[in-house]
Amino acid sequence: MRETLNFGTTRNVRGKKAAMVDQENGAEISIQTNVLESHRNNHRELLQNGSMKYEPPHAVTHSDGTKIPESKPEDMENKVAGSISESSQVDIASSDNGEVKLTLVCDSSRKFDFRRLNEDAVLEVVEEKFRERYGITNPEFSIKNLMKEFCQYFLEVTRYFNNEVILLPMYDSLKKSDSEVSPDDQKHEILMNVIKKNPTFIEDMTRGEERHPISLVNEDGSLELPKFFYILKNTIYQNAYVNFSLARISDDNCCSNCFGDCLSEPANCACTRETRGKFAYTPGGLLEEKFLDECIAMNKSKTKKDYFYYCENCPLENVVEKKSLQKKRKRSNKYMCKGHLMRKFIKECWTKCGCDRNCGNRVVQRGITAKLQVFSTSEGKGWGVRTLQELEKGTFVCEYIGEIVTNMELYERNEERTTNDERHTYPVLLDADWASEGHLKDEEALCLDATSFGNVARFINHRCYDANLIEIPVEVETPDHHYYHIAFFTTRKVKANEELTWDYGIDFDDDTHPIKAFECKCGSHFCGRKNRSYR
Ligand SMILES: C[S@@+](CC[C@H](N)C(=O)[O-])C[C@H]1O[C@@H](n2cnc3c(N)ncnc32)[C@H](O)[C@@H]1O
Repeated sequence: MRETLNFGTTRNVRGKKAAMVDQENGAEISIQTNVLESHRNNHRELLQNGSMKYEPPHAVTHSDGTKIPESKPEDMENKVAGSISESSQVDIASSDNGEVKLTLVCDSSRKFDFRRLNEDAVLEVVEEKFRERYGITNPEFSIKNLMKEFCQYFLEVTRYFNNEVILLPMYDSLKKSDSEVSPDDQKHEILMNVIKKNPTFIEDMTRGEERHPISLVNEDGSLELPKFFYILKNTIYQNAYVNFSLARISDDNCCSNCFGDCLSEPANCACTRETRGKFAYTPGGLLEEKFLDECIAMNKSKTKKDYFYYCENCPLENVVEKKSLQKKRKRSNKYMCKGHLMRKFIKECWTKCGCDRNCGNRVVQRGITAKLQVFSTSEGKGWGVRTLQELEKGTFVCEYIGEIVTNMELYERNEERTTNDERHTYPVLLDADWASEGHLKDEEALCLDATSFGNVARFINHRCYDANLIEIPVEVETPDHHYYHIAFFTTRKVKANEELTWDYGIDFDDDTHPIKAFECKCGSHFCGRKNRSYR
């Protein structure tokens, strides 16, 4: 006979497969409390949720007439804990919708004739035994609390190991003196030690945001887990001016007369105006080779400055000057524009266009399709990104996603970060067209900062000159070039398991640039490391 009492907790945990122990002659006490809902509602929720890996349990009718769900062994997932003795066993299982279930299977080889007792009465008896045996005097002690805490600790640990990127102020806690350490800090410290000893594998560090999971592996266990929120779309922080209004998209800026797939239309549509009447994409969804090669050539000629433009009123220099004036320093030639790389834009079809969602001129907006993985690099670059599949030359890999900040906001954030001595930095400038309007207001000189909010692209490392990715500005929702998307495409065929890299285009000797230089470990033959001074 099986007796089932359920205790547990519900939060977002997904993970490995598990099974309840099948005890032919056993009495199963499955204890589950549900923090958010009653267990019955919860099981109903499991039924409704198509993505669930385990089915709703059978109902067991007890002597008092109530129906209590009984877990089916084959339905359960995430068997984690081992046995506590040869004949009794503790199992923890979690489901795809975040239910955690703690089950204690007791030996019943003596074939007791179990009778249904009042749950509270059983718990009271056990609590009394515990108090006596272990000298527990705290009146708050209860088996239910113990079980709940057990499940909550399970959640904490599986969140590290299975699927979530957690944002915890754990590292600061380690620096505190013993007298200051709170129970929460201690908990984090224990977890950090567990993580350091074990290679971490997170099945989907995007927490289900991306259509395809992106795993994270910490192979030598040496890196701290990244602390950031995974987002799919660029998001305005505060002062940035980005106008997505449909009214701004004129007939010249969309192809309302097109139908189906623009790439198969006989006449090129209005959306090819950026690319001189030709689509940037092939019908197979790759970048047109000629277009790509021109972009690569422009990027590589950076050192010769062939493709640089110089702003009359450079937002980067203006902000440095403004801050210096506040500090009562004089203006000097130091504040002349140091140059920005010219870029070729792609314009994709969008909402006001007549074509459909599968139109071949909509690649970046459809998101990531390549199988990617975040991993700990062995050269000391921190985390990096690799592809788990071979990628053809010209394949769209991902977009650089972050908070949209103004140049001034980024400057202020950077000042704070310098004070905090942060190792890695994650900004990019949307500076492809800063010179076109003479004087840009601060809210129009935009940057992306992926430090706290970003996507997988924030992990892509720099490689001097021969990187296998190139960043290309893509216009989707806005007809101007103040705001645009930064899309990464492969510059050549990339083998499965190769690290993905892009050339950050940093001037390693410019200490005022918002993208801070670092000691480059890219390993490229063309790496300018030897000739650089570092800060
Ligand atoms: C956009 S992040 C890339 C992800 C980063 N490696 C991480 O662990 O989060 C940029 C930072 O990564 C590091 N980095 C990127 N490329 C590097 C390289 N070639 N050599 C050394 N460090 C690099 C630098 O600290 C840089 O500030």
